[in-house]
Amino acid sequence: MTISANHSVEHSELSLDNVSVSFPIYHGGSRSLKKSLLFRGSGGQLASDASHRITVEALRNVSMEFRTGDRVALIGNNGAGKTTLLRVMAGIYEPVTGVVKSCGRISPMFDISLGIDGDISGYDNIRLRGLILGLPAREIEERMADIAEFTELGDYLDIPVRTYSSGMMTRLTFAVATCFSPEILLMDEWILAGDAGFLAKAQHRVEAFVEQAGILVLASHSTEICRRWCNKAVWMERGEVKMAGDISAVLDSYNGVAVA
Ligand SMILES: Nc1ncnc2c1ncn2[C@@H]1O[C@H](COP(=O)(O)OP(=O)(O)OP(=O)(O)O)[C@@H](O)[C@H]1O
Repeated sequence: MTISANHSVEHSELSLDNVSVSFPIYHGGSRSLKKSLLFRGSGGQLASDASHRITVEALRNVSMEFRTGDRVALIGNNGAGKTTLLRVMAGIYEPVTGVVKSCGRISPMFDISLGIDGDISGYDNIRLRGLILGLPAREIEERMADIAEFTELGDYLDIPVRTYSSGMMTRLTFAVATCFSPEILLMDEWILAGDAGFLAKAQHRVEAFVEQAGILVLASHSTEICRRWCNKAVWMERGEVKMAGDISAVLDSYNGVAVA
């Protein structure tokens, strides 16, 4: 089904049932690697697979369920599993066990280069994004002028994006990622921490974009950002769900632990 960017979504769902993700560490038999990984307090747990390779268990038996209207903050220390969780929700990682189900178009917005092809022009990247999301070519072209204007990249939009500076890349990525609003928006806080001038201009766009999304999942280290954008939270610790529920309750517990 194709839904236009301005269409607000009636019903979206995202659920994870008993999901585990682990990464094999090649040459992981080395004692020094084992030792250094074992001393990392907050990251995934170490285990070994059937071939006796060391693996990092980035997510273990994670279950959660979200519906339209849920604005979910993913919080937790470095290495707690937040990015892995976003990636598994986006279908970038296959869970080793468990099931991820979704109803609604998913837009990942947590990796600056995700969905951007360096060898094609800015314009073609915008077109590609729209086509991947299933929008008709006519609708993409109709929105092109507005998107191009927003990037302020002018003639640069005609040349391959690998020639862009990092600031220009941010503008293009931001414009591409927010040009067609998704039903399920998976986001990292980078988008909310761009350069100040651009962010002021981008603020409205982000707000409208987030509002139109049925479900938002936002990984963030900032209590302020979480409170501002979210109504629920999931606190991850060492690949597991430590606490989930109302944003205030979870943040209070998390901050209580962080300052204790
Ligand atoms: N590609 C990978 N290969 C091996 N281990 C990985 C890989 N990606 C993540 N991990 C491990 O999985 C665990 C969870 O990492 P993840 O990036 O999901 O944490 P995070 O909560 O997003 O951390 P941060 O807040 O620092 O971004 C960590 O122990 C990490 O080292």
